[in-house]
Amino acid sequence: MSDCLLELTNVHLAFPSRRNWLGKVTEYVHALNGLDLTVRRGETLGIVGESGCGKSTLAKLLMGMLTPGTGQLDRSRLPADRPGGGMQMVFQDPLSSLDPRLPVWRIITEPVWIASRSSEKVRRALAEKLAQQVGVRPEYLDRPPHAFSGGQRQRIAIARALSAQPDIMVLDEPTSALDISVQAQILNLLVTLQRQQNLTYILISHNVSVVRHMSDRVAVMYLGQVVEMGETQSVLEAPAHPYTRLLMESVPRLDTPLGEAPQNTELPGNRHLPAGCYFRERCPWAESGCAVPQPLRRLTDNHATRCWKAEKIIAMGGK
Ligand SMILES: Nc1ncnc2c1ncn2[C@@H]1O[C@H](COP(=O)(O)OP(=O)(O)OP(=O)(O)O)[C@@H](O)[C@H]1O
Repeated sequence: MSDCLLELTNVHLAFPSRRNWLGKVTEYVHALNGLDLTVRRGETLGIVGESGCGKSTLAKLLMGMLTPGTGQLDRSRLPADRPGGGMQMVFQDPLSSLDPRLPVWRIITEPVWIASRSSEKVRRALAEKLAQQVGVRPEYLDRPPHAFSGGQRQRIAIARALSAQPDIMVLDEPTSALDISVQAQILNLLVTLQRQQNLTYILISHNVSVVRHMSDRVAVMYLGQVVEMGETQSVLEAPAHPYTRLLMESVPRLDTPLGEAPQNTELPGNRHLPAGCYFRERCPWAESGCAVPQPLRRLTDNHATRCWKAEKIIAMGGK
């Protein structure tokens, strides 16, 4: 795919969770279990799924903080010589991600300055330019991060990410720690920056309305796999996987976060993975054909799902 910027193929990643008295690992938490994902240049790809499905593990893997156990993470189309290898991350809680001892102008330019030999004056000028781009007043840049409001701090975190000139920004719940009134401002800023700088976003969020508003495509995760992926409209309005359907039905209003596991969709333990389709034991449409592992199947050019009954389910209107 020519516009594909990043690709994950059949990625597995497990954390040791128990050891015997000799220190040998006797049990693993299987966080990612055959994850397939493509990210296209210039898009916003939303990642949704309930707590524990592997979203943060995926983000850490993308940022190089974890390596796949097996499978492939192809970053070859990203610039390896830039700080962060062309990828930067914006975290949920801006305060804990910003060094409290530094003035903001130093924080903003941190990613590029470690390896740079330019003068402090040049560094300051860059900080002021980035601050202007994200709507932080340059005259406040000598202050530490705790002197700013939550929304301003998130702007600072975005400026810091931009300083490294990333191709991709991983946005991990970028507005969920903010007041409702500020959330829209930050989302609008992200949209503007994306248009201006041709950025690609991977947006991790519990909030369906944020994902719907921001994303071109959506990937739905369940037990460390992508179970449905496609254009936002198709996936959220006409979900083809039984899990996505239950997830959407459990959201009474579209601005409600997917906080609690919806009824009948509680994640089974990821220490002992189910055989066949991982959703089988909770699926209202399950039958004997679901006892074998389900590959991602293409429904249309822009919609794929891990369910062999998807066409039937769509035809039945999910009933
Ligand atoms: N360092 C670790 N050691 C052991 N288990 C881990 C570790 N990190 C994550 N896990 C486990 O891996 C699974 C996936 O966790 P992850 O944090 O990626 O989920 P998540 O979808 O981001 O959840 P949340 O929305 O609550 O942040 C969970 O069962 C979690 O307990």
